[in-house]
Amino acid sequence: MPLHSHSARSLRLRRLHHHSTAGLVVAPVDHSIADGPVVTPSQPIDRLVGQLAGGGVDAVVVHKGSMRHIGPDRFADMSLIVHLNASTSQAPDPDAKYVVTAVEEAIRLGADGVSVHVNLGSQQEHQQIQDLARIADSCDRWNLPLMAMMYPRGPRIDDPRDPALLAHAVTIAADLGADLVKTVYPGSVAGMLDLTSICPIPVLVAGGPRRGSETELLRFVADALAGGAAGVAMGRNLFQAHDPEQLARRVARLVHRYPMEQIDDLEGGHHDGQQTVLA
Ligand SMILES: O=C(CO)COP(=O)(O)O
Ligand SMILES: N[C@@H](CC=O)C(=O)O
Repeated sequence: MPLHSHSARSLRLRRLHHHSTAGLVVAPVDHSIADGPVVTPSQPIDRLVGQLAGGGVDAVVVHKGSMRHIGPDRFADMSLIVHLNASTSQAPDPDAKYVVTAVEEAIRLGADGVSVHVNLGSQQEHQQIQDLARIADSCDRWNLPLMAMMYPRGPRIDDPRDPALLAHAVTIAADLGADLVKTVYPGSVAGMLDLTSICPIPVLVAGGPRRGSETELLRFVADALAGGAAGVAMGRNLFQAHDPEQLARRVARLVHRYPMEQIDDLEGGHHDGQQTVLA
């Protein structure tokens, strides 16, 4: 009787957790196609990815071409997730995602996983959901972890943090075969607990637009974790920070060592079990 029975996929999923099984810190920098450069003249992509790795990030999400400009050493202790679909903010419908990279291309690049973005409620959500399903099948055949980025976005979506919409979004990801799902924080620990309690796969929370302060960002992360989040998928708050490595280190410490000793890291804060309270 073998000591452990596991698939290559479960092995690769476990390897995404470089620093702790308590939680996952993913740093997406796939915004480059949607919104334009995530880099500056003083911070080319290789340096940015190096800073994220140095700060203890477990995985970065990039588009395939970025890999031509990132040195392999950056991935000595950090995983590579290749993002497979895209749209741009200049499009008539910026929510209309389309596949730009095949799973096999990602594998040729040495990807440890792939990701797909789906806008639930968008005009052509049927295409995005079909793409997610087809990519999930391909990941199943290649034993490659799949992260679904699920956002309620579209002409009839009034509240993208609506708990029912978020529950619907994560259910689509799980039921079509994603291994991880990243979505919007519902706005409260209770809402996060409701979401993670019905989702059979780990839920990561998107960082969203930049927060007012590091303390506010860490409070947000602590609340998401208190709600059962399996970690964060944080892009803009990290790569737009003055010192991405330093901030990534603080976020990673919180996620990787949650729940106990890390709460005290919030300046003067404490955790009452419901919300992180800053004195
Ligand atoms: O996963 C994400 C983008 O692909 C989340 O990015 P932000 O943290 O910038 O919202
Ligand atoms: N995941 C997004 C980019 C960041 O939000 C996309 O696919 O465009």
